[in-house]
Amino acid sequence: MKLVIRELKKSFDKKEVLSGASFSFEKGKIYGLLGRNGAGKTTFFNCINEDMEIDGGEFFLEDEDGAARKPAAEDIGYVLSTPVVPEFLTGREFLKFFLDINRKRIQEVKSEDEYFDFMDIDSEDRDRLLKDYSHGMKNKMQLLVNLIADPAVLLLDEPLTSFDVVVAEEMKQLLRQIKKDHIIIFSTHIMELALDLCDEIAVLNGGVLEPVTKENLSDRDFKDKIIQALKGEEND
Ligand SMILES: Nc1ncnc2c1ncn2[C@@H]1O[C@H](COP(=O)(O)OP(=O)(O)OP(=O)(O)O)[C@@H](O)[C@H]1O
Repeated sequence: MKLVIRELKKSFDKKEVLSGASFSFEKGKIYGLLGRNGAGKTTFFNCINEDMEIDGGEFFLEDEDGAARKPAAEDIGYVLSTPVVPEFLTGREFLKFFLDINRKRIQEVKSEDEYFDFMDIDSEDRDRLLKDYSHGMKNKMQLLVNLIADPAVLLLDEPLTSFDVVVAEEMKQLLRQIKKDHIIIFSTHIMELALDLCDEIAVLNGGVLEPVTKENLSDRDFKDKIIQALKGEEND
């Protein structure tokens, strides 16, 4: 399966953020979405998740036979950089509610404590209100429900930045494990993370998406090539 983006456009008043972005994201790969501050990475995710109307272009899922369809809500999982969770529920209540309403589409429902164990959320925190969770813990809950829902496309907006080094390493492992069945697009400002985790890099600059391929380059030269693309300089 592929997520195909064609000539995507989005402006806010007179500011054109996406000016005809095209790209093809394939299943089985982790894509690093890199762009400078304000380049439009979150806007791009918001458009794909249909939180925002697009001004032009299209995007669709294409299966192995070339059949295309519009992504349904359950095809897309979106982990926001600033986690949004129902603060008035406890971690357990939130997880239980999520499992209840999605029971039909979850292949193999496990116990709540198994999920908490998997995300390394301490027993004493499981029945606390989400409003008292740290930023990283809220992010873990958001990532957890998205992993349970198992969508074809996972959009991850700076998800690992708030995790401590141990959890971040575990999450990287986990993303590598699940990538064969998913299209994963991962935005980050951390170059080392992009180089370490991502199979391909897409740079968003000037409203368009540009692939940066490693080919036979050394890590140092690849990094320089990405920085050139981020600055909008021509590669030679
Ligand atoms: N809802 C909105 N209304 C008006 N302008 C917006 C809106 N959302 C984003 N923008 C503008 O669009 C541009 C791109 O913002 P966006 O948040 O997508 O960038 P980003 O690449 O995610 O940035 P960063 O790396 O700093 O998080 C910015 O100039 C921003 O001010």
